[in-house]
Amino acid sequence: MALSPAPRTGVHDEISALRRVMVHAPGPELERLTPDTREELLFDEVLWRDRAQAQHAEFTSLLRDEGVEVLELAVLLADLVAEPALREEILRRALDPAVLGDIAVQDLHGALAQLSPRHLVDVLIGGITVGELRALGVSLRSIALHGAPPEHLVLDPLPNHLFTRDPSAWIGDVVSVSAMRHPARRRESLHLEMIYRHHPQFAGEAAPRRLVGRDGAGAATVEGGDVMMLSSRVLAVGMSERTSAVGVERLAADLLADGSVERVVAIALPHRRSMMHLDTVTTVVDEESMLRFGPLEPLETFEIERAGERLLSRARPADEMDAVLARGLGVPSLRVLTPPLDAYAAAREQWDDGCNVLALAPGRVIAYERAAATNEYLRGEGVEVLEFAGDELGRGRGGPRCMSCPVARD
Ligand SMILES: NC(=O)NCCC[C@H](N)C(=O)O
Repeated sequence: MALSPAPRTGVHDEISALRRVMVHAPGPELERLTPDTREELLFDEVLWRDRAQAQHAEFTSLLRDEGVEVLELAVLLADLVAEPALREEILRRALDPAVLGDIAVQDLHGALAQLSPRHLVDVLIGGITVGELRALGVSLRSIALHGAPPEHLVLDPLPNHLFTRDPSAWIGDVVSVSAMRHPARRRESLHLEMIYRHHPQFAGEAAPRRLVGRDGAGAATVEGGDVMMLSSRVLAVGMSERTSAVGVERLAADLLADGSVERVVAIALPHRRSMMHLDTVTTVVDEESMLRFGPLEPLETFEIERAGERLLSRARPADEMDAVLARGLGVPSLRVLTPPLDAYAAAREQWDDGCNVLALAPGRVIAYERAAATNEYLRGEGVEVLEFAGDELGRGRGGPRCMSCPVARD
């Protein structure tokens, strides 16, 4: 891996100048989305690959034009699997006998161990079918795959890698590796964990101080779209369709134990697909302002702090939500930016990721162009909005914040 040394890393809030970001340009995995697979793969439609790739390229060129260094997840992963020991660890952990069966794991392992790094990454992210394995010369002995048709997916694709926000999140100089709620996304976290642990881009000065988070499908789930640095000392976490209360308590315990943050604010979101993560309904746009979905009811929050050896949680009634958020941001009062839309228009723009903006700097954000009314309103409020077409990408239900994992802000 002949790579230049990486700059210092860390994310201490949501808005300071964005320096480095990890993204994933969608690839062959999108072609596995069909009317029959899309729901389990957490997409609302089948996507047009070429258009999605072109729109993603527009997104990354906007970022580069702003001076942001863009790291491509698939490139980093290909560097890792070029190293035999790391390839072996990734295969061992990605090919789970409890999911695939022991004989299928043997069949797959033998075939995948031979592939070029780039081809292997295409398989790890794009999945592989019975027919494709046979084309590699594998004679399948798995009982679980006996009689399976050529199009049967032996290893599932990971089309949600597009949303790099979710499988990991930087909290200051700590990385939370997500325990994802749905099986369709669990292998994504393994890739991120391996990249942070082993890639030279995250070594030395650029290494996370530590990784927190857990593998597996227990009750303690946390996804990055729910994780929001209000300030360097206060973390907000949505308790959502994806992130559980148990997950928040465990994350808070980890972070508060060594003073990585002083307070964790848990926000009790409704459990709905349209607002699966905190960042689908609200995002921070400058030091004192949050863009917010208008019809969102005030929500109950919990402020978690450490008192000696114990964790202390204080429930705050819904009508105190803005005061709790203001305290987290460290400002006297919160400026809530809610586009003046009727209930229909507000719901439609929120569904199309209108509230999911990515801050490049205080008061300067990237948004999808189709959130036209929200963007116009933000401009009227003095926020600079850079737009790009994301209608094809948005069919996976994620916007610019979901498609980016900041790894360094000033
Ligand atoms: N932070 C986000 O809201 N990410 C969007 C994730 C969309 C993806 N299709 C999912 O359902 O997990």
